[in-house]
Amino acid sequence: MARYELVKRSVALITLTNPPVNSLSSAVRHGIAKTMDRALSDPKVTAVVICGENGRFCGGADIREFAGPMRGPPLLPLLDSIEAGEKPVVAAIEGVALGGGLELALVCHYRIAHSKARLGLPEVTLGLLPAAGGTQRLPRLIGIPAALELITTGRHVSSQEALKLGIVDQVTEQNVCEVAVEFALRAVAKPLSSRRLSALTVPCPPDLDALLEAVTMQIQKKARGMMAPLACVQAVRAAATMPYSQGIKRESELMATLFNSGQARALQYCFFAERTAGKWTLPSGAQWNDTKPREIRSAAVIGLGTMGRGIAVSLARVGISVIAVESDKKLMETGRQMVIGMLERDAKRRGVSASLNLLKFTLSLQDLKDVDLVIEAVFEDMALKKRVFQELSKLCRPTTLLCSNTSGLDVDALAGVTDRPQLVIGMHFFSPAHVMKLLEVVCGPRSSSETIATAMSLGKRMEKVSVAVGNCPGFVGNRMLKPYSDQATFLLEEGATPEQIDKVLEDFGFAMGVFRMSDLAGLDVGWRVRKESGLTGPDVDPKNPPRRRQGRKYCPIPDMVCEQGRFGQKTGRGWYMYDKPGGTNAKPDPLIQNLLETYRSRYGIKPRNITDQEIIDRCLFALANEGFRILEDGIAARPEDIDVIYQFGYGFPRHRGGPMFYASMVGLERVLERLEHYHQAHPDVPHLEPSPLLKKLVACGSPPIQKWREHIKTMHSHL
Ligand SMILES: CC(C)(COP(=O)(O)OP(=O)(O)OC[C@H]1O[C@@H](n2cnc3c(N)ncnc32)[C@H](O)[C@@H]1OP(=O)(O)O)[C@@H](O)C(=O)NCCC(=O)NCCSC(=O)C[C@@H](O)CCCCCCCCCCCCC(=O)O
Repeated sequence: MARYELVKRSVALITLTNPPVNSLSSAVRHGIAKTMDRALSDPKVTAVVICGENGRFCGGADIREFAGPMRGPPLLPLLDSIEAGEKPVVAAIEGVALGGGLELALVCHYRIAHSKARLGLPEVTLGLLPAAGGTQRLPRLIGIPAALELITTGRHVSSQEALKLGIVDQVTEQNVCEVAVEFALRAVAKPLSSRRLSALTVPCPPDLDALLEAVTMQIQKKARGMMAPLACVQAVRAAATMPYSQGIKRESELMATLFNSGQARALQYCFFAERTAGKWTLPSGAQWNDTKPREIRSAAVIGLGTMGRGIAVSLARVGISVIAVESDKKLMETGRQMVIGMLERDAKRRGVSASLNLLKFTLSLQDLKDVDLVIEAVFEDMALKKRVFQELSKLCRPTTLLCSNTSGLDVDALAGVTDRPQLVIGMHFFSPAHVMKLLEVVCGPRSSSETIATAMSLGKRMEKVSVAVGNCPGFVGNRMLKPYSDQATFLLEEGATPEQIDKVLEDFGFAMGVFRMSDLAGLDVGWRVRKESGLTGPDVDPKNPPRRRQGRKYCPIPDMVCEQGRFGQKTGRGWYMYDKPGGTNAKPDPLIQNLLETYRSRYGIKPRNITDQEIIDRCLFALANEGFRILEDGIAARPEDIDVIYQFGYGFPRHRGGPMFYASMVGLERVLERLEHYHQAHPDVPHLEPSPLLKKLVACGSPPIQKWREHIKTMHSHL
């Protein structure tokens, strides 16, 4: 796990060999200890260079090891002993030096980085802190403010920035190992005392308390409820105020509080879930690693509304030429200006030039005949979408992939009107599409494996987290949203207010509560869907009992809000009031309070005091319950996929893992018991009836989330 070579007769070259990222597993730590001992005890060796195999220095501690008891040589004393050694050690950093990888580099006496390398201490993103001396050495090297920023955010820096900050001594475009060996030979005669970071004093700013206070406040705002960033601040405070020997103890104590926490477990689960989500398999056996995606050079986007504009930007900024189609000259001109503006702002932010030359705007579908792929983003209306797909089928060359950005309509019905159902797939972006990271790739029963591979790989190219899902109304994300938001509106009937429910959900960690999110998305969208499904509007049978539709409980409050022209932020009124149409500052509106009171008294509902716990349990367990049904139906391949969708598409707090992980942490027995309780109280709410899979898992002793798949016997897998 660590290879030893003698080069240039006197330099020991130690290469970490643990693909793919040379993480510091127990075997690697053992290898480092053994090879360092050999280098330090061999009189021929005058200097040491440490590098990593396959162009990657080191991705840090082996995160998988954190799930079990820690074995092998502990990292911290191993690193301390490298720094204390009497021969100069040079880190040759290629690819990445992250977490424990950077901590290893920090105990080396010199650091040489390749120009394309990235460095950072991302432990905070895993619910941890850099506990192999990182919180004590980095502040000594680059000062408190810069170290604090890097450690509390986990941000990676380029080697150029690392050079500016003083993290590395030299950046090279040449072979970094060769440069490091030459560097090491020159370092042989030089004293090492000033190169041992633990022995340095920390350059402490005079306003330390004010700085730490400001960072703490920033964290409380941005990373609400998260423990690790606050622990990082405390560790850096220790670096500033204590000698190394005490600071390092404080670092270990703080790590111990984080290491077994639910937040660390959730964040580490998220790390692996995100990587697993890209790995799809079809019932035919075709899968992500044996299906070659098509190369996409040109694409078309149909419809330049909010979604179409964001999709066009996402494509153009990764070098794909885009033809954007609108039906009306005025709409096309507005769309053109907005897309160009968005692309320019995006390019400025990234420090690159805007690829405006890749954009073409047209009113004619005829212009699309030669593109590799089309993404339809017209109004959410099945008849209209079918007309577009029929037309595309006639116009585009037979190999063109036809994709729909529908947020819930039947992708297979669209495939059915074309001459190439195997090349039809859903690509469900989230608004704003150039910002939101999630892409649901909706695989119809006839979508070919090559089509799926192409959509998934295009998503990756656009820097999206792509998840393959099956085809059913609402797919995964929006299908689950219904039971969740239904519970929120039922709670309004029973006595809660929008601001109370939102506060509870936001305190739980959601980026936005359900009502603020609906105001942002626009309340009219759901209203139109409900009218089309016969749930509200003139087509509703007057014989329907109030507050019941289609044999189940129905809450008409959202319809009543829309009937008043309150469509959310865009109209300046919705569940909240805003300063102006388009405003974002949500304030509770007495008119909504009034509406709720009138409604309750009309139906003889006596408002009751609703606890925060009831809000969390009803909203989140209804959400997870639908997730279990989705797993049973084979619409999502694994719970991890659902959790990734909820984190990246719906603002579910990452440090809670996602709805399915949250259910597993609460305990499936408790989730089942609560759902049974609430279903008994509301028998006309089918979403509260515990799903058969949940019952089965509880009956099997509530296995860990990674084992749930073994209990799902889906006869009709859609994936
Ligand atoms: C490195 C990357 C940037 C590469 O990205 P890329 O896109 O190229 O590739 P992938 O992300 O797809 O990764 C490929 C493959 O590799 C797996 N992987 C990546 N990194 C790791 C890793 N660090 N460990 C394990 N596996 C890893 C990845 O899962 C993929 O495999 P898969 O099968 O899933 O396809 C990118 O991968 C990346 O960003 N990696 C993570 C980098 C990171 O976060 N590093 C920090 C790790 S944490 C750390 O280093 C901690 C240190 O500070 C050491 C601390 C000392 C520990 C002491 C423990 C004390 C315990 C005290 C407890 C006391 C309490 C008690 O009493 O119980």
